[in-house]
Amino acid sequence: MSGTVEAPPLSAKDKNSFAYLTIKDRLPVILSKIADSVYRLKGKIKETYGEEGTEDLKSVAGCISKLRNEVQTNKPVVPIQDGRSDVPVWNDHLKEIITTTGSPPKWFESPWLYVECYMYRRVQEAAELCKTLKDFDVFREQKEKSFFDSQQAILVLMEHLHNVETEGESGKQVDLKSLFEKFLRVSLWGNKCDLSISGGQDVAQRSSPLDQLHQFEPKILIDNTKDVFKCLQGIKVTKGHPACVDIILDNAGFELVTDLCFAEFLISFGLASKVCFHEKAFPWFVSDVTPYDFDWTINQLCASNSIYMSKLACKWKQYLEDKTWQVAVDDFWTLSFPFNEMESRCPDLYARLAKSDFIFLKGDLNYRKLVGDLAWPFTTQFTTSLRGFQPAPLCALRACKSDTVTGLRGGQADEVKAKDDKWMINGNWAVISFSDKLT
Ligand SMILES: O=P(O)(O)OC[C@H]1O[C@](O)(CO)[C@@H](O)[C@@H]1O
Ligand SMILES: [Mn+2]
Repeated sequence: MSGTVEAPPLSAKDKNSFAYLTIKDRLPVILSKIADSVYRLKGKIKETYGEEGTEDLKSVAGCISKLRNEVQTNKPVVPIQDGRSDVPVWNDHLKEIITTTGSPPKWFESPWLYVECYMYRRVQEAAELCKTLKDFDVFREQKEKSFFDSQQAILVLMEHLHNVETEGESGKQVDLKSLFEKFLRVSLWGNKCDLSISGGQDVAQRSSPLDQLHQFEPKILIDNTKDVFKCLQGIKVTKGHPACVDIILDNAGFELVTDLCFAEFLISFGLASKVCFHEKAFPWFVSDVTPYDFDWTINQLCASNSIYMSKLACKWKQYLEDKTWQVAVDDFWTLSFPFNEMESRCPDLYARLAKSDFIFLKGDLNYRKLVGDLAWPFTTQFTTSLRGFQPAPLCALRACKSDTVTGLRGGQADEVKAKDDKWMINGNWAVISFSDKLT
């Protein structure tokens, strides 16, 4: 199935596309913000690293402004030049593309997925080339701000989770299915809060995430919640223990807290026995979770004045210690490949995921990679658009922020377009798309 060419890749070639807008406007803004934040940190870096730090900062700023110029003038992509372990993969892939197409990719002409991922890798190259700032996260300030600005929503959510658990423990009958539905939706809508779509504008969650659920309900275009729930319960029956679940994380800040709460719910209500969170190896698409962000978030929650937050977060630390929860990082998540190439390009990760009982994939970029970032007819079956990627039963939880989607009913796209012209890209519409093992 993976051999058939089903649809063309999204690309800035199409001037009416979101890809075009992204490369023309959004990416340059993101790069300018990086330069701003680098300058803001000048004093601090000088204090910590001295002259060497100042030199490194200048070099980062120089690389970023060069990159911005390359994007805006549609320059050909060049090899990565730092010492990270993924350099051969990036550079061999570039050679592969040149062999197939005859020339290196260009920003406004090549597949959007490739050039956008490449941009974030080049941002990392700027840090990698430094002596003192190798671990510098140019997006950290923004991520931490979005976490702090979402405090009220985090408190409401964690207090609710705490109360639900207390009720469960007291022996009171709980409606497991509707609770599952609720925490799944909170995690789904958590994906509205990414910093990349807004070019780093404020995306904190300020309202109660629970009160909003009802209002958001009609915005779920595909809702496979029942199948997901049934599948998780079925695993418990066939395996004799609750599922081992993998969550491919997306953004830090409020979204990460919603994912942690969802995982906590799965464990404490016996729908999962283990959860493995997959993180990005380096700063990615502005707000994605790195290992540092993950630990930082749990430490912040643990140190909170709220008893609900600190109690739950300290329990999570315990989960991490006793391996009920695990974290994993793989370079594959910060490469540009669609997921149907995982098995051949990164067999170890594929084999690892094939041992999972259930995989949740968060967010827009993971969705784009799932469906190959192709301009599919909207009514294409979701499973078809996976093009053979099915290490385990999986579910995509994604607020729509790019112009690709599959699995819609006939006529549904027109209906929603009539209500909201920007439905594919504004993050106000979402999908809960499930696919079981291919038969
Ligand atoms: O954090 P998410 O949900 O993957 O979204 C990332 C953003 O990056 C893009 O994939 C490309 O800019 C958008 O479509 C989306 O706004
Ligand atoms: Mn993201």
